[in-house]
Amino acid sequence: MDSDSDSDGSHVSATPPRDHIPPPPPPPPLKPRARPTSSSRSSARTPAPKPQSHRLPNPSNLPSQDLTAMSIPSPLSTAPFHVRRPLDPPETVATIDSFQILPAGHFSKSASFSKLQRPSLNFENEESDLARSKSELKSETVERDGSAVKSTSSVKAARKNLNLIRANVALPPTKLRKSGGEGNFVRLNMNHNSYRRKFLSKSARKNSRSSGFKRFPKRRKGKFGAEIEAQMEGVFEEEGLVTESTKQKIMQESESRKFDSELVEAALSAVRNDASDVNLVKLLKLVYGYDLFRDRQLEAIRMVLAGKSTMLVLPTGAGKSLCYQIPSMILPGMTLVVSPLVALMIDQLKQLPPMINGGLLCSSQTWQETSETLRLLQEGSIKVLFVSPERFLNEDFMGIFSTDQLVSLVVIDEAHCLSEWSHNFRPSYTRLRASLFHVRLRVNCILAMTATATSTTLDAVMGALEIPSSNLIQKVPLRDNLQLFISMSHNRMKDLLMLLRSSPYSEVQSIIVYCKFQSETDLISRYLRDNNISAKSYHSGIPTKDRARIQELFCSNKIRVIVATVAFGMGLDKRDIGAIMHYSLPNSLEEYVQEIGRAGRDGRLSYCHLFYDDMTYFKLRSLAHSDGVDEYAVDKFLCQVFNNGTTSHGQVCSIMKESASRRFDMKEEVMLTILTHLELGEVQYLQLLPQLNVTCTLNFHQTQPVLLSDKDIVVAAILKKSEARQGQYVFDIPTVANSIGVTAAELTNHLQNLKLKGEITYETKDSAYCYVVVDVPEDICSLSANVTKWLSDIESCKVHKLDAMNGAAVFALNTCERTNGCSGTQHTWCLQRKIMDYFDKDYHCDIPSKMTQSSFLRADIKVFLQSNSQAKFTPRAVARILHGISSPAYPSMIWGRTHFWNMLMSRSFNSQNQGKIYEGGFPSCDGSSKGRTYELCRKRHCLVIYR
Ligand SMILES: Nc1ncnc2c1ncn2[C@@H]1O[C@H](COP(=O)(O)OP(=O)(O)OP(=O)(O)O)[C@@H](O)[C@H]1O
Repeated sequence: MDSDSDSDGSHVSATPPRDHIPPPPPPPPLKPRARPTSSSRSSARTPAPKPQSHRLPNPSNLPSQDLTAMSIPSPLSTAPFHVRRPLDPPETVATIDSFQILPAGHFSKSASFSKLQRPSLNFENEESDLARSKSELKSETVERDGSAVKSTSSVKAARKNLNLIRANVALPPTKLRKSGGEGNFVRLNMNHNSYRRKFLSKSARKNSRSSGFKRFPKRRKGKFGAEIEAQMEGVFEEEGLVTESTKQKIMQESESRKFDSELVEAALSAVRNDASDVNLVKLLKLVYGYDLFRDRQLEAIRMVLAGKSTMLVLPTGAGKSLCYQIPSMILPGMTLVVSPLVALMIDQLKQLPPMINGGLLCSSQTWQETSETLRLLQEGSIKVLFVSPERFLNEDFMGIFSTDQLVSLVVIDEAHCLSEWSHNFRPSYTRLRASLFHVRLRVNCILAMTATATSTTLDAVMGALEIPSSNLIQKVPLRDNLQLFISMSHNRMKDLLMLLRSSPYSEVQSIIVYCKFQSETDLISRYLRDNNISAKSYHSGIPTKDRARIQELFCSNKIRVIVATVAFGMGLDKRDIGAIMHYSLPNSLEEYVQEIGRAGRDGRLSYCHLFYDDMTYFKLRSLAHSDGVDEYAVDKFLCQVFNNGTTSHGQVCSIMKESASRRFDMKEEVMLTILTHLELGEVQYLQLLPQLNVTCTLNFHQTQPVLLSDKDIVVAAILKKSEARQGQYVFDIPTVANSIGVTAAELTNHLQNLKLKGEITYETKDSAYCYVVVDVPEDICSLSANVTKWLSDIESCKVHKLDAMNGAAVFALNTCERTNGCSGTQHTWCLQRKIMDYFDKDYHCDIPSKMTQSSFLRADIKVFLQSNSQAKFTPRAVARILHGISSPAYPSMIWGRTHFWNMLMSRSFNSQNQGKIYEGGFPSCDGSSKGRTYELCRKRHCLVIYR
């Protein structure tokens, strides 16, 4: 599918001309950024930042190579996409370039609005429901690969977030924050927390001050210690009492707010009558304070208002959210936003303008929160509802839409997750099909949004959502205010430190350093702190509360450098991040583009440096195979799913996650991917049900079990199907439910009732995937072969993405002729070209020659098998151990101790043409590995299994 734009750049059509337009003159120089000095830091909130002179980097300070930052003609100018530049004249009255610097004050206006309208909802608390929410919470995790926050860990965030439902309730006056460059996210986030603080008594404030210092002890005396101290001082200063002049300001604000809401209503009805550009701009100005729409926003809004399903591909920070927020105010019904991460949903909810009542439904909410949201939903009080894709499994939720609940628009955020060929495939997203929305929600308009999608991914997404190719609005994935650098590094830690100390990085206030491993982030942040650079690490292993605190300190410029894994950044709208450093190679060009997209959201020139070393690439390449499975394992798994073909239509079954994961040596996400494929593939074999804890341990307290069973068929079935252990009855919930023809949910409701009457107490454990069998496959073997082929294609795609990233980096380092502005370590032009080629064509690249097989491989494997003759390995298990990849059955904790672990790190795991270290497609229909022997095939350098 063609996915690039018209030559005039106004729109992306299905059949765009591919000829490149002649390059326009080089763009005017962008505003450089300067790191505020201690005095300028305190004045960071002054309305208009003064332009600073741009200091070129000093080559003599640089670690490995010359880092000269030059103003270069961007390849974007010659690209098939039209890229608007900051000083280009606007195309229409209503459009400005996406990245112009905003006039000061705009944010503060909308931010103070949100703050004053913060609603207060009281959620009651019931213990029994807490237990239920905890179990739900365990079963529906939304985090993948450490990205952002686990749903489990978001409970508190979700509960604390009183913004769940916006009510137009007058709230107590608060101290107004002055406007600043932190962006909406920061202010809203700060507002949220500052509520609690502002009304503390003086003594409480004193306490909080001292405890604050305890939490952040001075590690060392000296510059950094003093810096931290000064920063902490800054935090507490903000907690001061509301002054008289502030009160006056609040009064004025609330007056003007009344006036504004009338104006907004008038603007809305004007747009409903005539959705002209002028009316839409008026609305934009009133609600957001912005004078003009950014490039492509107006186009997207018009499409949605016309009821046309649209695919919107705009770079990170380009303002996609506004493209559904504005229509949500205008359209009669509700807007449903599907988002992959709870943390992202919370951020988006916070960023809604005050006149849009928002709500959120996710697994980590308590039962009360959920039912309160559902009640408001039925009442029609929610205008924008954020949900996770898993929600569409829930019949109670779907049931709401069978009545008269009107949904006008469905928004799929991070829509690339829908495609298995994207860098971030989420099986639960595959449930999101056009038919689901058309039939069940009776909504025709779908807006799919992403910042990073290759043409293959776009094809898949638009196909699933039935978006016509003419409804694609797309911009090149990179902003042209980002300068890209890359250097080969043999001592990354030292090079990073040197770079941070040299210009232009030394002048940048906010920097993110991206690493691949959690341990790396801790190590590096400590190293930086020891070298007087204010830094903190951030990864999903850090408790949620601490993570939120670190993010807040970073967002309010109290920490200069965040050393983070991929868990940091999604949904982060800090506008003044001036540099992104990649300590490790990203897994794909999509990931690279997403992460560098965190920089320069204020439109200023920003710097992105990638440290390359080939050992990291080899390690990542091995890890890219960590989700892979053999046909042998898939076959055994499917036999279990269909109970060796003995299951029947309508039967409710379950698979315990933890034990199955170990038994089949398959990650839980992979099992879920297979189950989702069985539900949503060409033939529907099953229907997934919400995950639950399936093992129940029950105690009787009042009536004798036998007597109770006379009156209660559930109890009778439990007595029949359970095992008695020391007076307790242990049973499998789906088995009992099946035996009496009720659903597992009905059974647990019944148990809950008996518990409330004091008859029983019970506990559940063993989180499991539950499903109803729809069709039993006639030939499990051939189904296994198909599923394995599909999974191995996904695996190859992952590897291909990493290779493409590596290929682009290696090209810049070794092949780039350093023309068109590329020089020294500066490779903006050639990297942009590679990125655009990749998104446009999904270009292929060869595996580097270093990644060949060792001639000693055969001997290595033989020795390994001989020295572990007691264990029964699948070929993939051998490959994983030799490549240092932990798996459920062979965890690194145990197998990492052998000297075979990771010995083949720099060799290809499984490349088609250069030999394999294991045999992929061996026959395995008997489902047993007994009696197999392992041998090496001399010819193919692969491990084969003989029966
Ligand atoms: N027309 C506009 N003029 C000025 N600023 C705008 C405009 N539209 C959006 N913004 C601001 O741009 C910032 C980024 O917007 P938004 O979060 O919607 O970006 P996004 O495209 O969703 O990015 P990401 O993909 O990273 O989530 C926000 O602070 C938003 O208020």
